[in-house]
Amino acid sequence: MPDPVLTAAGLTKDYGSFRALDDLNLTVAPGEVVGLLGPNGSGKSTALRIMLGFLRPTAGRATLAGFDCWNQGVQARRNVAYLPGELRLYETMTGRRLVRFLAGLRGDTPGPEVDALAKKLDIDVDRPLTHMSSGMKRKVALLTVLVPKVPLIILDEPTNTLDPTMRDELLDQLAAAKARGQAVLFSSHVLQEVEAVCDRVAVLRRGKLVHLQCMADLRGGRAVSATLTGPAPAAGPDGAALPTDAVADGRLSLTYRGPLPALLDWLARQPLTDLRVEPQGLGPIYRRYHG
Ligand SMILES: Nc1ncnc2c1ncn2[C@@H]1O[C@H](COP(=O)(O)OP(=O)(O)OP(=O)(O)O)[C@@H](O)[C@H]1O
Repeated sequence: MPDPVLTAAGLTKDYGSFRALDDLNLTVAPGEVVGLLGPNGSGKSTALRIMLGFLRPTAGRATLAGFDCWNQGVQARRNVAYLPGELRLYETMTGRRLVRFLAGLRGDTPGPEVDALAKKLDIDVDRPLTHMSSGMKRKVALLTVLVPKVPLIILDEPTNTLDPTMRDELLDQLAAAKARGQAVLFSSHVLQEVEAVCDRVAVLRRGKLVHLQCMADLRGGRAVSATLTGPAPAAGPDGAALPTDAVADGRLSLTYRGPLPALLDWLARQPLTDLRVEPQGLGPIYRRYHG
């Protein structure tokens, strides 16, 4: 296993007497995409801002590429590109100048990938930012984090204000970053986008990490839900006894991980009036903590 790009160990942040982040332990490996999920106020931005060295943790430590995010903030930040939740851009610049300016701070000169990426994101990088809509500015900001080939990309709610086409394009770009070996950590409220690109998902609740889900463990599973007109058999599609909570009020709900023909064969023998079979997603897990 390669060393993690990012490590959070016992990360805790108090604002006065309020604990916004409570003992967060998390690593992100090179080439790994990790999602931070949680409702408003659950501590996602606080965690990301500590990892960027913008906030000092009350306790614990975050390291980025081996550098302490607070005590060695300058060295740590050389290894990360960051999209904040709330943008503050140099409005008088054009998109192209902004990308060049930010790359220059790292000692980089961006090449033709700026135009290639701008085309994919459908933005005119030669317009001043003041003339752009908020969605366009967001896309320019995305460009500034997707151009540098840094070890880690951190994005705070990156699909906010993007239209569905651009949301898909961004998810493709994050997958491309992963394929290049870059690590990605992003916060989101949208389960489907997290499911689509993440290798692991951390669920936060009131500042605490309450669940860490490896998405590969979910991907083989199917969520089955159906309405029954009679009793379901005691045994499920795999021959094992049905869990006691699989049938309630005439509704059948179960998760199945076996071969599809066995499931279809079993369902064909049940007294069904309707049926849904879909990939097992994060929904039930998320609702367990934030129902
Ligand atoms: N500077 C601050 N002073 C006091 N409390 C703060 C401060 N910043 C954040 N908080 C509080 O800390 C908690 C976590 O906030 P944070 O912004 O990390 O949540 P979040 O999960 O990113 O929320 P959202 O999804 O709304 O962006 C919230 O209760 C918030 O009110």
